[in-house]
Order: sequence, then C-alpha cells, then structure tokens
Amino acid sequence: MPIRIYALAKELDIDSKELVEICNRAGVTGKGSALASLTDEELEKVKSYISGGGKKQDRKPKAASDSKEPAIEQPIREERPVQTGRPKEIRTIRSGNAPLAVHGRTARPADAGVEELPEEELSVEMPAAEAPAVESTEAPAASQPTMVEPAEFEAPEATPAGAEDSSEINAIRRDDYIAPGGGARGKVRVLGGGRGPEPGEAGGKREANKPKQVAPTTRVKFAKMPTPAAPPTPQAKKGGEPAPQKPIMQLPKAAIQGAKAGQKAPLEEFTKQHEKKRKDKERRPVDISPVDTEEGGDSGDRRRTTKSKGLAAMAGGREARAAGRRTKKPSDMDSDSGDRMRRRSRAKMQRKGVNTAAPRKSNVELELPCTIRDFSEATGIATIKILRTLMTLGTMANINTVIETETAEYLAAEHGVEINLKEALSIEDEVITKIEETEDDPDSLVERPPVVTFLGHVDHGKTSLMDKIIGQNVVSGEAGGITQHIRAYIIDKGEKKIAFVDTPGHEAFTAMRARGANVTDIAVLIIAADDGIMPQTEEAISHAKAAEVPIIVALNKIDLPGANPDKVMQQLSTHGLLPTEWGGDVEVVKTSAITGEGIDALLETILLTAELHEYSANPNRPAVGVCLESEQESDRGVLAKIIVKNGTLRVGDVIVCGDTFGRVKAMYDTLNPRKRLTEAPTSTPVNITGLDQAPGAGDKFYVLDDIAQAREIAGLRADRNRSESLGVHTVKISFDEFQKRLESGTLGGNDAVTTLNIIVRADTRGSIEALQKEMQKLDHPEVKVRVLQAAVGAVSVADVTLAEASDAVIIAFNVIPDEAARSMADDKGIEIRRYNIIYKATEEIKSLLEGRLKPEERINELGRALVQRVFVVSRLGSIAGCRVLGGTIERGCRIRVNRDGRTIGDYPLESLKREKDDAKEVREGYECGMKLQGFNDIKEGDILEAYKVEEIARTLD
Ligand SMILES: Nc1nc2c(ncn2[C@@H]2O[C@H](COP(=O)(O)OP(=O)(O)OP(=O)(O)O)[C@@H](O)[C@H]2O)c(=O)[nH]1
Repeated sequence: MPIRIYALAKELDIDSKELVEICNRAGVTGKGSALASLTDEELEKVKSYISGGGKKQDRKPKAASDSKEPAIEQPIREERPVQTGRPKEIRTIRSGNAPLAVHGRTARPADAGVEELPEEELSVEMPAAEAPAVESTEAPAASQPTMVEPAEFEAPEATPAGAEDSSEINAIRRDDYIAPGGGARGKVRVLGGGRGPEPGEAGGKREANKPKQVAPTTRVKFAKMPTPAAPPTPQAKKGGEPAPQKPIMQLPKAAIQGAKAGQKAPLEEFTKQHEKKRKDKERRPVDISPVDTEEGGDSGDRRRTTKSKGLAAMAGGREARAAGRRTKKPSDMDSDSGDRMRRRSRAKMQRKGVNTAAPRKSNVELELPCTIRDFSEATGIATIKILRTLMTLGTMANINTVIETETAEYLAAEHGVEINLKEALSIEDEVITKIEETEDDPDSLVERPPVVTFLGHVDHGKTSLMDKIIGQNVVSGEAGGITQHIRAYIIDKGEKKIAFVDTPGHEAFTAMRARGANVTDIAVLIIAADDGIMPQTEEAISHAKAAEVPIIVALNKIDLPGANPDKVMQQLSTHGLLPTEWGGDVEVVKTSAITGEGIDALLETILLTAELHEYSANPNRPAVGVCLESEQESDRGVLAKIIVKNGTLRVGDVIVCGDTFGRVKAMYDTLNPRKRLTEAPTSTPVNITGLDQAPGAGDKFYVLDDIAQAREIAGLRADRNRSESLGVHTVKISFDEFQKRLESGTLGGNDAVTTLNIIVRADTRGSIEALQKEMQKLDHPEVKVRVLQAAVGAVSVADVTLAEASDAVIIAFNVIPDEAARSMADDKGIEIRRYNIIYKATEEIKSLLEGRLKPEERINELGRALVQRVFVVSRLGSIAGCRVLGGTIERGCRIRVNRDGRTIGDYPLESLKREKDDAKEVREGYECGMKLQGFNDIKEGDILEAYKVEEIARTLD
C-alpha cells in the first residue's frame, strides 16, 4: 500500500525533505517532494537503505577521504559539481572584522585567529546544470575576480523553510560549521553547499532537524552577480578542465608570518609595493608579442616570457608595430598624420642607412641636358649621393642644377650605371633638320640655272666683265673702283638663265663658304692676260679648289697689247689647272670687258659646264636659300639680298633666317630694285623685306608653316649666339685636333679616305717646292694630305680665312704672320705652325698621319719686339734697343729674328736689360736692350720674337 513520504518521515521521525533525498540516494527516483507516494517495494527499498546504514555513509564527506590535505583543513561540504564559469552566489563568513582577500582583492591584515585557508576552499556556488563536475578540492576556474562581502560569523544563514531551489539561495547555517577540535570560535570555514549538516554530524542532529531561528540582520543575502562573458581561457578549452588559478599577489612568507604575529608595517609596505608595481605595469605599453599572447592571462608567466625572449621579443614587437603601420591604409589617417608617419618612417630608414631612392636601373635613356633630379629619377641613384660625388669634384650643385653630357657620363661611371645619353631635340632640330634631310623626289626635280661666282686678283676686271654681261656699269659707282658689296643677278642667255654672284674678293667668297653657305656652282677665275697669276689669283685658285667647284678661267683684258695668254696658261699649269687646249680639263676663255670679246663664249661655256653637272631643283617645295647681304633702309625697313637654292620663295611666306624671322612682305628684282616680284624660283637672287632684323651674310633661310615656330627658332638661335659670344674660343683646328679627329674618325673627307688640309707659306719658292716634294712622299691608305695653298710671303688674313673655311692648318716656313692674320688666327682659333727645318715639318706631318703625333715639345710664344736702334759695343757686340710690341720678353728665352716678313735666324737671348739693369722680363710697351747669343748682324726694323720651348709629357705610347 502506497505511503506518502511525509507520512513516512513522520513515522521515521525525520524531515520530509531529508527523506526525499534519502529516497533518491536509495535509488527510488522521481520523488521530488514530500507529497510523493512510495510503493511497497519502494518503501521496502528505502527502509532497507536506512536500516543498512546507507544514510550514515552517504553523509560522510567525500572530501575528507579523497583530499590529500589534512582532514582538519578540509571544508565541510558535500561533493558538488563546480562550474568553471562564473560564480552565481558566494557564501562566506569571517571572524570579527577581518576581511578576506578573495580573488583579486587585496587582503587586509587579518585578526589573530583567522585561519589561512587554501584558495580552493573559498566556496563558489555554480549553476549545476551548466557546470562540469569537478572535484571540490580543485579551485574554481572562474577568472573573474569575485568580491565576497563580509558576513557576521555570529549570524550564520539559515535556509528558509520551503526553499526548494538550493541553487538560488544557499545560506550558511551555524550547523554547517564544524570547528576543528571542538569548534573553536574564530575559525573560519567557507562552505560550498547550501545544505546543512546531516543529523548525527557535528553540530547535532537536533539542530539540523529544526528550522534555525535566524535574526533578519544576521542573514546575508547577496544579489545575483551580473553575468560576465566567460573569457576564453585556455583551461576552458582543454576539455573543460580548469587550470588552477594562482593568486594575483603572492605574499612572501615573512609577510604572512609577520601579519599573523600582528606586525602590520611589513605587510602594508609589501602591499604598497605590489600595488605600485601593478600600476606601473598597467601604465606600460602593452607588449603584443605573439609569444606573450599565447601564454594566456598569467601575468607572471608573461613577465618571464618577455624576459626570456629578450631582444627577440623586442624585435617581434617592433615588427608587430611595423605590421600595424603597414596595414593601416593612407585613407584611414588624415593627411597630416600620414605625412608625419611617412616622414618618421623615412627618417628611420635613413638612420638605418636604408636607401630610400628608387632601385637602380640599367640601360637608362637620358635626354640631355637634364637636372640632377632628372638624373636621379632616371638612374635610381639618390640625389644626395650625386651631390656628394659632384662635391668631390669641387662642384656645388643642387637638385635643379643642369648637368651636361660630360658630367652625366662621369656620374654614371662613378655610380656604375649604364646610360644612353641623347641630346634633347630642340624645335630647331625637329623643324630645320627635317627640312634639310628631306630629299626631293627625283621626278620632281627640274633643271635650274647655275650660280656663278667671279674670283680673281684686284683690278683684273671682275666687275667690268659682269657689267658687260648684264649690260650695266657698276664699276663707276663703286667707291674707289673696288667692289664693296656683293652683287647678284640672274640673266637670260637664250632659253637658259645664269645667276651671277660678285663678291668683294675671294675672302668674302670663302667667308660665306665657312658659314656653310656654299651657293656657288661654278667659279670663274678672272686673270688679266697682261698681268698673269698674281698672289691673290693664287689664293683664289686655292679657295675655288677648296670649294670643290668647277673652275672656268677667263683670260681678261685680252684686248690689251701686253696680253700673253700662253704665259698665263703656263702659270695655270703650274697651279694644277691644265687648260683644255693643252690636254687638261680647265676651260680657258679669252675675254675683254671693254670690247665684249669672248663674253658669249664664256656664257656658253658656263651653260655647258652646268649641263654637264646637271644642276637641278624641286620648284614645288618650300624655298631654302642663303642671305648674301642685308641692310636697313629707312623706308622699307630691313632689305635682305637672298638667293634661292631650292624650291620657290613667294610673297607671304614665313621664313626664319639665322636668328631673324618674318613674313616676306615684298620681293624686288636685283637688277631693277623697284621692280616687285611675287615669287623667286630656284637660283634667283632677290631683295626681300619683312624680316624683323638684318640677317648676316651667309645665313641660311627656310620657309616654315608657322610664324610662331619661326619666332621660337630665331629666339633660340639668338640666345645661343649670345652665349657663344660670351664663351671662350676653342682651337678650331690644330695638329692636336687633327690627331683627335683622326683617332675618333671624325676628320672630314670623302668615303673612307680622310683629308688633311694644309696651307703653306714659305720664304721662297724653293722652300715651297721642297716642302711639297717631301709631302708627296707621305703615303697613307686612309689619310691624304691636301695642300690647299702654297705661296711665298707672310701668312695673310686670306690664309686664315681659307684655313677656317677648310679646316686647314697653316704651315709657316721661315715666315711670320702679319699682325692682322695673327690677330684673326688667335680670334678664330686657327693654328699657325712654324718651322725652320723642312725635315722637321714633314716628320711631324708624317707622325700625324700615322696617328703617332706625340709632340715632345711645344713652342710657347712669349712676345714680340721691334728693333728701334742698334748699339755696337766693341767688347760685347751688337745690342738691340727694342720696344716690346706685344706680350713679354723673358730672360732665358729664344729669339727669332724676322726681317721683311721672313725669319732669318733663331738664337738664344744672352742678356735682357731695362736701362742698365738686368731684367727678368719686360712687358708690352716698355723699352729694353737685348743681346743675342752668336748673332751680331741685327738691324733696325727687325722683329724679334721671343719664345720658349716647353717639354710636354708623352700622352700616348
Ligand atoms: N682694257 C681693258 N680694261 C679692262 C678690262 N676689264 C677691266 N678693265 C679695267 O680694269 C680696271 C679694273 O676693273 P674692275 O672691273 O674694277 O676690276 P675688279 O677685278 O672688279 O676690281 P675689284 O672690284 O677691286 O675687285 C677698270 O678700269 C676697268 O676699266 C678689259 O677687258 N680690257
């Protein structure tokens, strides 16, 4: 017969609730309350359980038997599941006013009699449903610090009657506490379970069976703690097995003992120190070393780990910070902070010696001129390194400094970078070069009139002959009967035309050629038949030959009685111009400007020669040509005389001519200056207006599409001309320059054979013949010697002009240059090489050709002096009283004695005096006395040249 549990409890005289639990332990489950009924079988089972002592055994604390701790130290509680998570409620008691330090709370000095309890004995109530079962001896793994409020020991809690949910409120009752050794007052036990002791246990069954009479004030009831999120502790991850939690602060043994003994100060001091350390640590930047992070939350372990890692850990931190910076996008930061960060980063890299420049590049193409910044960007070399390199050369520069080709090559070599330098194309290169390099379609070419120039000695009849041809009388209009201006005309000869250019002399002709304006197709050499070849005739021959144009000889003044054509033809033969009459290829026409004899024959010969050479041009292309002369007129402005070399020039065309530009406003005929033209075909000389300034003789002109282009090109040229005029003249041509050009293969010439042009001036015809004979012996497969001119007499301006136009060197054998030629040669950088031994001159030329010209000595010209008086002293000999004309005369130099333009001797200077005193040197404008060693035949009017021989170190093998 079923019996209610409460009835059975009454029968057995036990608490109904306790009986319910006994039923459960006896295996009779499903009896949740005292109202539940027990079947007979269940009743028998329960009674059997009670009578079998199971009740007593169950009530024995398991901890007492399992724990390794001394039994007296074991908490009196039942084995309960403990959750590793958060605590729900805490029950604790304390002795007197002594607080307990629990989980992160600073322990205050405890009163005497307070028992130090192991931490795991601090009871934390966990929700049974969530908590994994653990041994009660293990410390709860809850990492969240929990504060336990003090509770009065004298007022233990009592479970209120009818409280079924023990997990919700677990009061501590007096019966729960069993003092070791009789329950001495003052001992503290923190109880884990909410249940009171079972009957029969210490505390008495009687008390257990009765509800406790608890004063409301003595019962401590805590509100539920907020539910913190469970930290992902490593212990929790390991199968739910919590790791033992270590105390935040470990008190040293001495402090504990001192505190127990009532010594307050040591413990307080230690506590302060610990607190200070903790705060310092909190203020320190967080070390985010990956190693430390993995170590978990144990601060002690973290400290050890950091120390043990040492520099490695620091490096790791730096890397982590750098990684943080790298991952931060520029957009995430404001511009200022971004700039600061970049600057800091750059500065740091520079401190470390890290190259912040772009990586070096190879095979760099660099357009010159460029700035140092451009060079750095192109090559990847840091600008600071480039500037340092330049400083070693003594060049102070900055990043905007423009560097030239040589500097760029040096920098590239110094820093081991290969660069391909290319000059920047200017608009001039792009436009003008394109025009010049444009080749006309052969089908577009038509025959054009030849341009003829008359050359010859003064008064041999050039102007008169041209006048006769064009039917004008210009001779009478020229000042002094000497041609002062270039005249240019085009005449009709039947169906053909011939253009004539009359120059003031061969020098003007050559000067124009020197500027690259070789307008002449055919040179007509005018020789007066009664006079024959004169010095200027020789020069004219040389100039015509140097121009490499066909030569026609006009034997003028044939009407004169003294005309001797055979003599002239003989002379021509000796100058390399063999007449056709004598089997040569030079046409010789006998003419008279007075009678007109031979004029038609001359014109026909010109046309025939032109036909042979097939001069042609493209009339349909934009015109190109040369300015022959220009002047500023008051009414028409700039009037330029030009000749069209190709294409057709029209009014309205935009032209650039030298450093001038403009649009052709008007065009005038050269024969009839007031006759306007609308166009000028090829080979036509015309006067034009419209240019902004007067161009120079020899300036080429080009027709462009755009006036702005013309203006820009003219401006660039003007700037360049200004800078060149401020620059220093360099030696244009010299033996050394020849040597360099030979070695570099840039010496001018046809095909594979280069040509060494020489102009010879000598004291006698015999010297010239001897020199020419020696030079004919010079044989070189790749270089040929070409004597442009060989004449007797001092070096003239014409020689220098020819040398400039032909890249020639002047060899002066026993002669000196006149003052004008010397000045001009210095000005234009033309070398005049002087010799007094034929063998030495030919030896040097031979060495030059063989590429082994290695001057061992160099003549250093010092100065010149004019002998004004000669004093003959019996004991000493002749003393020359001189005035220094130029330079200085120095003691110990050598003196060349020149008389009538010829060098008659070369002697050492024995003594140099200023008045009666020996002088070290005498400068220009001063008088001095000179005694030459071994020469007493000095005369007034002699020119004494002082020079020194300098030893030059060999630069080649
Ligand atoms: N009898 C004669 N006299 C001539 C002939 N040609 C020129 N003359 C004269 O020679 C003189 C010089 O003539 P120009 O024509 O001035 O000689 P040029 O070569 O032009 O002289 P520059 O202008 O100084 O270079 C003049 O008085 C002419 O009259 C000629 O064929 N026969």
